[in-house]
Amino acid sequence: MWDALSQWGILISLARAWRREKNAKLPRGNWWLPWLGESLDFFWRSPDDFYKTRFSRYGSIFLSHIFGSTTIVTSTPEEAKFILGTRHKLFRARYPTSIDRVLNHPFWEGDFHCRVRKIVQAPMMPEVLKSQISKFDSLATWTLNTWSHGDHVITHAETRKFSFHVALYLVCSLEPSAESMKMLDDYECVAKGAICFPLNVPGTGFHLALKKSKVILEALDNIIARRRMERSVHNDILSSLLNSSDENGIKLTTDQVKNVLITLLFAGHETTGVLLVWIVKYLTENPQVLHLVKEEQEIVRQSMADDKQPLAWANVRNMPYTLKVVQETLRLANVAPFSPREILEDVEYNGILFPKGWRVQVYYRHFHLNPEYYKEPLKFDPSRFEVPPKPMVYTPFGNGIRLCPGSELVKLEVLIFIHRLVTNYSWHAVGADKGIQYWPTPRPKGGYKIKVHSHAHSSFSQEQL
Ligand code: HEM
Repeated sequence: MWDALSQWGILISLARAWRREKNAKLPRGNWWLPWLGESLDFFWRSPDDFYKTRFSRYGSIFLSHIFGSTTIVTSTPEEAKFILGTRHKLFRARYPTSIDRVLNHPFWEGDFHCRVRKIVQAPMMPEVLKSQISKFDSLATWTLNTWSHGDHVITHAETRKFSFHVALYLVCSLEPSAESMKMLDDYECVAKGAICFPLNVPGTGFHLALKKSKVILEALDNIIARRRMERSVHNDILSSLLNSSDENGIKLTTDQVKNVLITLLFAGHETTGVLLVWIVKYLTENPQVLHLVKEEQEIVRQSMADDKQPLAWANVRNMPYTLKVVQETLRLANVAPFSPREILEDVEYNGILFPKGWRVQVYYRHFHLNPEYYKEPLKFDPSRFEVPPKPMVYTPFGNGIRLCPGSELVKLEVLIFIHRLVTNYSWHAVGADKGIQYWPTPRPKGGYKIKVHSHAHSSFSQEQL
């Protein structure tokens, strides 16, 4: 009923828009189908097939009805610049209902967004991150030290454990514990139900995700309460949030702080954990690249006075080839393949009408895999980053006012993890390639199982945690 009304609302706004913008036209595509629209096709085939079919049928921009909304999918860097940059005020960040609800409305808006962004960004600037290297290194070692020679390991389970604890430390100075591992398990259910049909009845993934999201919010409540009672000073995002006040001296409420924390911990570990799985997979499948990475990391290891010491900033700066591996993986794997927006006013761009109330997706994956910008785009070739990519055609961290504040942190933690991994272990993949699991972030299905072999020398002591 509501859906039918909203379809009528859209038709009315469309008719108005047509009257005003006589020369602009809508992109081609299938958007008439009510309610489910093309969502079944989107979820049951694969998003890759879905997009590919439509780009070849309609060109670089098309119209669809997915995630419960009429959506324009754009795929050129020029459109990305227009939507995320120059005219960003005409578009509002808006995730599908399922993720919006399980993460308690993750997109911060207006003044609240500006205020929180400043707080969140500060500890993720390179000059501040420098002082955290030994901590991140100890977390990489803590993760890898549980691997024994000959073990079978599900890579994703390990990499998300690492990335979650890095985020947890940065956000609220918490060390690994039973409490943190429980929260990580709860986040797994949240992630599973984050992109799905939002049917809140027992037995659905969405229902479980909502339940677990509540559990996480309760745990965050306890963390905040403990922090308020403590006298010691912490230099982390939670303290900055609790101490910040606006120009009128008004502090953030506990609900606002919880809202920031639940999103930040999710954003801070989900994509990075998956990025690391792709890196391990691409290195396994490209032995010549792995060889160059090992060579570079061995030089770093030997340059350190003592194998048991944590890495320092100078060591991490000495990993240019490995950094290209990270950049190339971000391009090819596209762990955050699009940015979703809602159109706030009728807008015309390049003769195309973007009607108010509809959604738009800036689909980065299409230009990251476009032969016009990247020669042999499906080939894993870190050396392509010897020449910096043209502006706007490389945007794994988005663009504009919502550019990912965690991009420097990601590079740093991933380089540290790779160093400890390749200097302490060799591995090979176990079992056949099972393809890609697309939601909530594209990753190798099954988490990429490997068998590990440890090297003779060991990394620095876990007691330093
Ligand atoms: C491989 C790792 C990561 C990738 C590929 C990634 C990608 C992105 C992208 C594409 C956006 C823009 C979303 C949009 O425009 O709608 C974004 C936003 C964001 N990311 Fe990341 N991210 C990663 C890791 C992280 C980490 C480690 C953190 C924090 C610890 C983080 C925190 C955020 C936050 C808070 C936003 C929202 C910013 C805002 O609304 O102003 N991300 N990320």
